[in-house]
Amino acid sequence: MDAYDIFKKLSKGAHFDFKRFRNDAVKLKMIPDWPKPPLASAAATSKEIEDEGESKDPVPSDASDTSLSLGEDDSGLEDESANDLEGEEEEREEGTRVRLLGDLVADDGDRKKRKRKIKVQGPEHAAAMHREQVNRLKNIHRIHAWGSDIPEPIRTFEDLGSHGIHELVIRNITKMGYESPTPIQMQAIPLLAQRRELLACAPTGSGKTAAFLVPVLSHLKGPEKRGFRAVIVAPTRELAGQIYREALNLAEGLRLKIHIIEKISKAMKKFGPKTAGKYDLLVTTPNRLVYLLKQEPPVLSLANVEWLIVDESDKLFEAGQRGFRDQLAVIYNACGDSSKARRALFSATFAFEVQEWCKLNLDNLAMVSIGARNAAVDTVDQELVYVGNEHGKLVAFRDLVRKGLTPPVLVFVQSKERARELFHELIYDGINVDVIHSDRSKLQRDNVVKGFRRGRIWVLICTELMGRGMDFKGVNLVVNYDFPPSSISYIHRIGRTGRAGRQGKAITFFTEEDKANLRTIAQVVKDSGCEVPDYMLRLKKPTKKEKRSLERRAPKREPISTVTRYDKERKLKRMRAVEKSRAAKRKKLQDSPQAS
Ligand SMILES: Nc1ncnc2c1ncn2[C@@H]1O[C@H](COP(=O)(O)OP(=O)(O)OP(=O)(O)O)[C@@H](O)[C@H]1O
Repeated sequence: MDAYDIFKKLSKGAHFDFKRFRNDAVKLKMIPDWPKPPLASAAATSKEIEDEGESKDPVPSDASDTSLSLGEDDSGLEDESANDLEGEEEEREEGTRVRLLGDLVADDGDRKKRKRKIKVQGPEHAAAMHREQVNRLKNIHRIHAWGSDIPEPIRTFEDLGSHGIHELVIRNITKMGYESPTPIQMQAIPLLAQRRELLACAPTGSGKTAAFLVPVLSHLKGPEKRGFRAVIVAPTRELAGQIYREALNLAEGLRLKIHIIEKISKAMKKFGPKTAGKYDLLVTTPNRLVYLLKQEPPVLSLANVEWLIVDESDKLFEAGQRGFRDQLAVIYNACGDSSKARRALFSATFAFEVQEWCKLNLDNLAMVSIGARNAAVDTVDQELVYVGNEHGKLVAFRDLVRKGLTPPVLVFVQSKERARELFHELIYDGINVDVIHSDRSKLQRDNVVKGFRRGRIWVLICTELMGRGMDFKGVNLVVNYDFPPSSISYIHRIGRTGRAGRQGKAITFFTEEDKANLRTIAQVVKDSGCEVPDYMLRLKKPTKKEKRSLERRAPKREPISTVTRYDKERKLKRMRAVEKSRAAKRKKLQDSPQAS
């Protein structure tokens, strides 16, 4: 009998505080030992842990109309998660009673009886017990999986060996400081290790990148001369760069040739026919890859591709992203023998269209979802702030600065123009600020990302370009200076903070112009456990048409700056002069005979 069974029997009816007594729970093997601090999605489960044993319905918030229906009813696939737990609970209770009596009563006669009863229980009972443990694990981590023959989630990285994961990859995971798998890694890695096609959704900052890199790198094993065998597609070059770096870390020692397409001209030379196919894994944005594929003759071949991974998959299917979808089709068709190429799509948010596409195009599809669909990560303290008008935003932002911002801070605006405007406004305030958007050169973008990562830039103003996937360690605050165009965009933007189990804060400004989407986003905030005023939830629901039009075109706004450049420069000069004279006064005071 395991300690947990005894504990459960003895404490029947009592409430166990898993948050306070986490260490005891780990010792009793009621929950696995999580990295400290636990990752976002693990942290998100604390409420669940208290309700441990209860099956959770995976169909959650009404965060967005674009959300995917992953309920058993319409997925068309069987949910292999813990929803059959209740029936088994009774079965287990029965078995437990027999075993507890046997274990707790110590006289010889009873011991004989116990032996006999255990024998009677047989392998079926053991299998049921095991199934129940797996279900409990899935419930605790809110792992929902659909499809046939879903393998059990792994509990620790040591389990990876039995799933055929290369020992060097396991060693690299440890070297990177990852102690325990996150929920998406627990379930997605065994699935991909079995070469299953997959659609996966897990919260922002919950380790999806390693969830696909670990099995793919392990499968590639070592270098070959057959051209690319795996391709990872991401919507922005910044995100592709980030995935590329993580791939290099996880593949250390495997001698794999991992590439990223930076410049088309360089790629034309690098991947030409003379290179004898000495490359294994490619990370790229779709447009660069399609350009190379469409050359006559094509610059590179995907004929030997065994893995096609699409990160931020729902982005590729977003309204107005028809181009992306076509590009994906070109890549997909270039992947040669489709029985060989396995595909997996990952994102923090689901879209119905993606699910439909997967059901139609993928073979023996498995779907995994961690926690509620289209929900904001609950490690972020979220606030919606009414600022009246555009001028009010500047006042509110300066107020935040005056009260003291803890960098690094990300500030989202709706367009490049507004990013430029806000930058010119704040730079004269003497804030250590920079800006990134698609009109800046590649070199400028790279330098800004580096500067922000290294702490040289404290406040980074950005557009939607930085909204998805970017993993800047320790972002303390996200400010939505302009209201996000949809709840999906909101979830990704605020997901730049509160990553990997850390705490974060998000402040979202809104004005009258933003009323249409306010209710939807307020609901997301509320669902993740933060407070919102009741009136917001009672606002009229936007129609689908309104939502779609907001996603396509952000509301027109007054320019951010009302002061001319000339006036700003004068103000800056004045500030510098005042600072200089203050410094001079201080020096004079220090040098005076009284001071010594
Ligand atoms: N098992 C683990 N233990 C600890 N940290 C981890 C683990 N797996 C990944 N991480 C770290 O968690 C952070 C977030 O991971 P990642 O960028 O893969 O998140 P994501 O789920 O792809 O997020 P997004 O949806 O925003 O793209 C990274 O800094 C990564 O190094």
